[in-house]
Amino acid sequence: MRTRLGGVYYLLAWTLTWGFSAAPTLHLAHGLIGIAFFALMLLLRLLHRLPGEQTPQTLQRWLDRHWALILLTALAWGSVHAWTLNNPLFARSWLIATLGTIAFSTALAYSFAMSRRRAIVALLLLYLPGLLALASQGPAQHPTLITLGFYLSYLCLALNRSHHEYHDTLGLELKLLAQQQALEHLSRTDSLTQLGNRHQFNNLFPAMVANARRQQTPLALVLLDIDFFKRVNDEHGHASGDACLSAFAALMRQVFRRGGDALLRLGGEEFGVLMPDTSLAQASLLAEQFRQALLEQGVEIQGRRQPLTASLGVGCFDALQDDSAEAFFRRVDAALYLAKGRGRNRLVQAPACNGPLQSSSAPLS
Ligand SMILES: Nc1nc2c(ncn2[C@@H]2O[C@H](COP(=O)(O)OP(=O)(O)OP(=O)(O)O)[C@@H](O)[C@H]2O)c(=O)[nH]1
Repeated sequence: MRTRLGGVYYLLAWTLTWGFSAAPTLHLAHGLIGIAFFALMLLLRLLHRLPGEQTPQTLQRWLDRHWALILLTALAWGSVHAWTLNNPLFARSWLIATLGTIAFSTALAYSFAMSRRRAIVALLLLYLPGLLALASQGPAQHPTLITLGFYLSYLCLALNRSHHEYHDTLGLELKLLAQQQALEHLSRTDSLTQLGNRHQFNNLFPAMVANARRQQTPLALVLLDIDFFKRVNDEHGHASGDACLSAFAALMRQVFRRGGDALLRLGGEEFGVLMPDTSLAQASLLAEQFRQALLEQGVEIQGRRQPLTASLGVGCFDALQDDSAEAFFRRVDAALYLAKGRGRNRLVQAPACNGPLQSSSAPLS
């Protein structure tokens, strides 16, 4: 916004410089051309909005065009300043033009230091024509020339400092952003298995249920609970229990591979998979594949294959019977409970509306 409104001051400075010259009407054409030019630059800056689709390439192109406008305006003002210094009719108002040059170059040194090279070019375009005009006018203008020269050297130092401050602040902000993202990732992730954690489930589940209800698309939930996990801990130790949980999660990643699926550790040895756009039949097929794979492969503990099984409950959101996300969860959890009760190492489908519970310890057909 600041860089867009900068154009107003160029327009104003030229209007004053021309308006307070000895005979503005004598230079009517120059005056009007100047006003039209700076008004056009102002308009172009105002209309030059950030691109809708912001990729590094589109943003770079936007920045290049914006700098082109800034450099063109700086060159125009530098030329105007030099012209007024060389024109006796502007003797009354050349101070306005000189103050304009000082003000514009100061603003530039402090506000556009992100790109040091371009800002220095803009500074020189603003400043040098006036200095050259003063130098050509002989010793009478030397005091002003020397003072403006000193000020230019100060501006170069200030620009350099602003450039470093800008990049230090940017670096700090990027570091903070990366830390914030890392913290967010940590807060959503189970540190042992690197699956989503309960907190992530609590965020995702109601949102996915609401979406399934609104869009009338299927949403499947698979709950998985390792059988007799306590024994693994008791027989092989807690560290082996942890390794077993990690291996279980790795197998889940192999079977539930679709990008949209959310794989989660809900706590202890209980896991869940949220599968948007997936029917009960599709989810049951995959869940059964997982049960089979676990039964056949077991898990590797201390370099040895150990048998391991899991009980699974699977269900699909049904707007008619699930009046809330909790109700849907309870229905699938009840299916998992049944799978445990019926002897473990099996999958139980939470029935669709009033349908019978289906149980399997063999692949579902
Ligand atoms: N190693 C390890 N063990 C855990 C972790 N979280 C929970 N447990 C253990 O998981 C075991 C769960 O035991 P139970 O709830 O009796 O379940 P189970 O032995 O799997 O029996 P069923 O589920 O009925 O088949 C307990 O011994 C917990 O200490 C963990 O992060 N690491």
